[in-house]
Amino acid sequence: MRLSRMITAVEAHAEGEPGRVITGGLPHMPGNSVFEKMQWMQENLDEVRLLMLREPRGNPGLCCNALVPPCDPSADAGFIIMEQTEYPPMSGSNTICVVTVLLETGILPMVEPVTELTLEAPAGLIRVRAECSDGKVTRVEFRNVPAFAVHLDAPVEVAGLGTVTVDVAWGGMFFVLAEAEKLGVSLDAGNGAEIVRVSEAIRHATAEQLPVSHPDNPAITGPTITNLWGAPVGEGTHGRGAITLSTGPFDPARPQDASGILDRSPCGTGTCAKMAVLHARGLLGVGENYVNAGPLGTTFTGRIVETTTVGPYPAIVPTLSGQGWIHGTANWTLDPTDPFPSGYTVGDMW
Ligand SMILES: O=C(O)[C@H]1NCC[C@@H]1O
Repeated sequence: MRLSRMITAVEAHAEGEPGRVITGGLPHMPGNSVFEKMQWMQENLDEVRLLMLREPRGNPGLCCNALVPPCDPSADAGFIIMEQTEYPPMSGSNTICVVTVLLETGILPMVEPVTELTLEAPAGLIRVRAECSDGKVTRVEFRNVPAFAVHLDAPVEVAGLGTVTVDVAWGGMFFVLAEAEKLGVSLDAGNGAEIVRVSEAIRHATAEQLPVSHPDNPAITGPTITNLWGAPVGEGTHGRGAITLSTGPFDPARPQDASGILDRSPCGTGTCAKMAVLHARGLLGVGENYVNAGPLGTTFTGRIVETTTVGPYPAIVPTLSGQGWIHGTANWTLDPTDPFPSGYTVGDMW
C-alpha cells in the first residue's frame, strides 16, 4: 500500500449534526493565531477539506474539524472548522464534537463531574464547561463569542419570492434569518428540499444586497448561512430553526438547482444569532434561556449571560449547551494514483 495521506479521525455528532474530528496526519500549519492557521489551510491545504467532506470519504451533511496547537497560551487546544463551502470562524455543533472527542479519547484529561477548558477557535477563545460522568461527556456548555444583529426587518428582493423581510446577525457565523411561516414554508424535516431551495435563494440575494463584515475582523464576511425560524413545537422549547448550509455555488438563473443541506442539529451559532435578534427586539433578556429545536427535534439551550458591544453594535454574550456522541474512528487514506485526490460531488445529491 502506498499512501500520500493517512488521516486519523474520530467521528462524532452533536445533537445529530456530524462533526468529524481529525486527530492526526496533517502537517504543521503556520500562523500566529488559529485564525491565521485557518487562512493558511484555506490557501495551502484546501484539498484536505475537500478530501474529507466530499465523496467517497464524506457526504453533503458532514462537517469536519482539524485539531491544531493553540497559539494563545491560555488555550488548551485549537481547532479549525471545515464545512462544504467555507471555513466558519466558529460553530456550536463542531465545538461540542471537538470537546467530546478531546475528553473521551484522552487527548485532554477529563475531570469528573466537571471539566473546564479553553479552546482557541478561529473566532477567538471559547471557554468550555463539560459535565462528565463515568468517562462520558454528558453536556458541553461553552461561552460563545459575542453575538449581534446587523440588520433587523430589512427588505431583500429575492428572485421567485419577491420582497422578503430578513434579519442579518452574527452568532459566530453571519446568518440571514427569516420567518418560515411568512414565506409559506413548512419547517417539517420532510420539507427539507423546499427549505434548502428557498434558503439558498434568500442567502444569495442577501449576500449581494446586504453584505456584512465583522467590525473586529473585516476578513470575516457574510451572510454565508440561513436560519428559517418558527414558533416552538416541542415541550419546553422556545423556538424552532431550520439552518441551511450551502453545499455548492448558487446560480440565480437556476434557483431550482440550489444545493444545500439542513443542519441536523438546532445549530449553535444559528441559535446565538437568533438570540441576538430577539435581544435587539427586547424579547429576550440577560439570564433568560432560549431552547431551540432542530429538524430531528433535538435541542440546544442558549442563555444570555451579559451584554457588550462589538464595533457599533450592541451585542450579547451567549452560552450554548448540548451533547455530543462519538460514533466511530477512522483512518482515511489517499493513494497517490487515486484519480480523485480532492474527492468528488455528483449532482444527484449535491
Ligand atoms: O452548530 C453550529 O453552529 C453549526 N452546525 C453546522 C453549521 C454551524 O457551523
